[in-house]
Amino acid sequence: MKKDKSKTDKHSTQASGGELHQSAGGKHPALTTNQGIAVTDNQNSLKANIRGPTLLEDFILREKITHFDHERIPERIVHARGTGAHGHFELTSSLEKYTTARILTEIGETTPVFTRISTVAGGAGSVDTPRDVRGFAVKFYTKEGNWDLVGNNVPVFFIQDAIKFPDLIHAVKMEPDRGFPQSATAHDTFWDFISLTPESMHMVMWIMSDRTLPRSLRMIEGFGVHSFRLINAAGESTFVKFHWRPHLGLQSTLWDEAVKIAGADQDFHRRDMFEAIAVGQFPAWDLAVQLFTQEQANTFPFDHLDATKLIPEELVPLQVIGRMVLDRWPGNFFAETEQVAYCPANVVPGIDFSNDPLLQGRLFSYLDTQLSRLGSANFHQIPVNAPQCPFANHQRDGHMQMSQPQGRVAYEPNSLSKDSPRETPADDLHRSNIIEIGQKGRIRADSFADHYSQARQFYLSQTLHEQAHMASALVFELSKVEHPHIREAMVGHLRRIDEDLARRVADGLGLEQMPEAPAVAAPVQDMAPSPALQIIGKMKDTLDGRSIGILIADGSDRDAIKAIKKAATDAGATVKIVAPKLGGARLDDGSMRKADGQLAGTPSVLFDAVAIILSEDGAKALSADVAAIDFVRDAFAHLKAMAAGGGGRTLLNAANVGVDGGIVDVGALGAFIAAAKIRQWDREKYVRTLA
Ligand code: HEM
Repeated sequence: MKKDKSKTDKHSTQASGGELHQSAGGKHPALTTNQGIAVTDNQNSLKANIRGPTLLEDFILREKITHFDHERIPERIVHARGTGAHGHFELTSSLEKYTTARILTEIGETTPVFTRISTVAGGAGSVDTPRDVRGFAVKFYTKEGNWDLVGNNVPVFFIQDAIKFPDLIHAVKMEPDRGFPQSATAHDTFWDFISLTPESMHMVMWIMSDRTLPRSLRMIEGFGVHSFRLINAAGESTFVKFHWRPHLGLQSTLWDEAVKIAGADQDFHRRDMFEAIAVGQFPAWDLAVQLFTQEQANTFPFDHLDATKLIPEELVPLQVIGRMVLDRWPGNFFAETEQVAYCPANVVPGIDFSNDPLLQGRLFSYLDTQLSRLGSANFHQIPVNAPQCPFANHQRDGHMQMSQPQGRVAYEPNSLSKDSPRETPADDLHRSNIIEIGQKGRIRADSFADHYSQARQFYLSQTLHEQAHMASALVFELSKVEHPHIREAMVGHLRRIDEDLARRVADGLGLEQMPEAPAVAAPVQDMAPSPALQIIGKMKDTLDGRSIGILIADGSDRDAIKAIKKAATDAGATVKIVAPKLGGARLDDGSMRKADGQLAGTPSVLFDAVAIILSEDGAKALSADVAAIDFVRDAFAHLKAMAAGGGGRTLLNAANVGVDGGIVDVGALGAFIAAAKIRQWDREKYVRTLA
């Protein structure tokens, strides 16, 4: 072997076969097998001769390949693609009157958490930005054991009974004969199932809304969905719904923007979370509760045990009781984000279940699936899953057993051990003591029969822009459905929700006549609109967590770049410089300005607002570059604020981009920052034909 002259690493050598060998030394420890045997050559397998066959006795090769073969575990059957982070929860308001759970009563105590936010339909390697519900799962490592709040970013669900879950998921996932589409609802089997399942109509309104196109995982709400029970020291029970409210407010993308983001950055959401945590902009949410009694529930015009219904905030207001901050990215993605195992059945004393039949089925499903997903009944010993309080029992052995319990006794009761774990009967008081009577059967309550009233309420509560997006989303989705009878059945359902919506969708699909509305099992009620259900109304007037792109080229004005960058960062935004070459551009004063992104690979869909700072020559050169034309055209079409002056305006003209109040001069810093904080909704009617 000879020294590799081209490498500065003094431990590197190049062998006669041309391959690089890096030897241990300095801070580099010896590479070993999993048995601790030193590996002398990690580039070549053991061969019978210089060009001969590889020998079976090469245990180093076999161990390495065997481990590699098993690197992928089966991915989650749903929610396979997820992003997770560590953090903590701090209680700010005690629920002592309602519960004994210490995590909800000890003000100021911080509890470690691990939170995983996921898409539902796509595989682990799918893109971050399909139209899909986002899972919102939080594991609280409390002093009394793990509490998992396994929710979504939508407060209702498709089905009322867990027995329908496999059907729902088989319908939404890729079609089994053809293997597509991945992570999309726009196909026949999904809409076939939905059109035959009227209980899903409320959830359908949510997934057709911009809620399923989040701008960032830091800008979504989370919901525990089901009613749970809180149990106090006297054994009294109060119903509770859990809500997460993002500190950065709610924000979504537009559909055509999300489609382009999927191409520009498949990991858009994961990268955003990673980068935010890396620079100390920790994602944070308030935890809020809706508390209500059985007597109050009896007066609701819906059944709160039906997971297709929400409790409007106007009916039962939210109380903020604490906050969660995510401040640490996992040290290893697989060990934590992939192996974390949430289960709605993991509750601590003082929190109990309701009879919601969807929740009841979930209580079984998660542990069962995790046994095969994680390969062993001992998956609770994986650090991310292990409680951070003492735990002990008589369960033993099994695949991948990591603990070594001592002594003779692995049963209870026993008389042979002085320190074996025993029951704590007092904790039983922290569970609800409900008496259940009635006739057993495969039955569903009449109170679950109203499938349209809340769907209608949701639609009518939206702003006109959001309603238009929903109508367009339905047209898009149903236009991908091959079978006309499915499209017609769906429009029939929409007539029960809102006649105008149905007409818009029928028109968008080109239906010649309106299909009949289906018979209803319960009359559709007119419920008061709930503005809390909008997104636009919940956007925050802030640049915190938002990102601004500045497009420059040779000859750009250095002072203008500096001024915009300062104004944007002072306002809380992250700023990135985009230029035709990654090496940067030579500015008007002769200095070089490096770029953070190369123009063709850093389109404006990655930003919330853009500034175009170009010389006339620079603009002329870029006017012939489709990436630059798309940069400004997309920013305009996606209702983003733009700062442009001189050459910037020349590029806008070349791109045929109009002029409106959202396009300001580069010098008008205050106006640009104000415009950048919002979407230019007034522009929408000029740039998009909505259904
Ligand atoms: C309100 C309704 C539901 C919500 C909010 C919900 C939420 C979630 C979330 C957030 C995850 C991902 C957990 C993670 O990040 O690891 C998940 C996974 C899963 N859910 Fe649900 N889900 C619901 C309904 C159901 C139902 C009805 C079933 C079955 C009866 C079910 C079965 C599963 C399974 C099997 C997994 C994969 C778990 C794993 O492999 O770790 N879910 N769910």
